[in-house]
Amino acid sequence: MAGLGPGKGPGGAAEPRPLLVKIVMAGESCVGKTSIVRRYTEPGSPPAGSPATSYMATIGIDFKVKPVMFNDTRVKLQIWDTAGQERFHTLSTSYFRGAQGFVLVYDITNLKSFQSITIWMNDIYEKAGDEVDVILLGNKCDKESERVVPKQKGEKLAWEYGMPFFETSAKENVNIEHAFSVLTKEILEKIKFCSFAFQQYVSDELSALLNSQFVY
Ligand SMILES: Nc1nc2c(ncn2[C@@H]2O[C@H](COP(=O)(O)OP(=O)(O)OP(=O)(O)O)[C@@H](O)[C@H]2O)c(=O)[nH]1
Repeated sequence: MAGLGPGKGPGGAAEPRPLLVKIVMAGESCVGKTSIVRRYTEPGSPPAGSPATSYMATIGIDFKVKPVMFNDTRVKLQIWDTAGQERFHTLSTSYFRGAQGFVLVYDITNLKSFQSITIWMNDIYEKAGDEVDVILLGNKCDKESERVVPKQKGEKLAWEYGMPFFETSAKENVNIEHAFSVLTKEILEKIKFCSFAFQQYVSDELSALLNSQFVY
């Protein structure tokens, strides 16, 4: 992929490697996870739900890479698309470990997919810890006439978990780019804060050590 390895900047100086961020898609089968990833990483592909596309369940696991720039930081998003089918559940959740962010998806026309969000959240906490960044997406908002999950219910659930929420349409490209950009921003802020806290800790420890040397 062009421009992702260590290269030369405009002035000939070596550019730092892009920051690798692992994001995992989660949610029931058929809610639109693959379509959202394709919409985001392959903008030219036929839209989900159009006659040119037919549903093919994800078998096992797949990932796509999306390079993005964020406030002068080069970021390489590695987006893992898991299979929502029950028979792949153990395999899918085994990829949750080490993820920095999750895109948790339900389908606004499928009540069961919304009701299972709590179960998915438990899986996320169990495998990736409860400090991880998660965003909740109510997908297929273009199908308003078939809606069974009111928007307020999605907002309330997201509020209870303290996570951002968007209704999206992979078919009509509603809120997809925005959702990923909000998640990336949250992850980067956390990384920045952690590295600051670590530096602070090292510097405090170092000062304490130096001070103790001068006691004599
Ligand atoms: N109308 C509409 N259809 C969508 C949208 N997103 C996905 N679809 C359709 O919903 C079906 C399932 O989409 P997928 O993206 O394969 O769903 P998935 O969550 O990846 O499913 P699994 O791989 O089984 O976990 C396909 O027929 C898509 O074309 C959307 O925003 N609007």
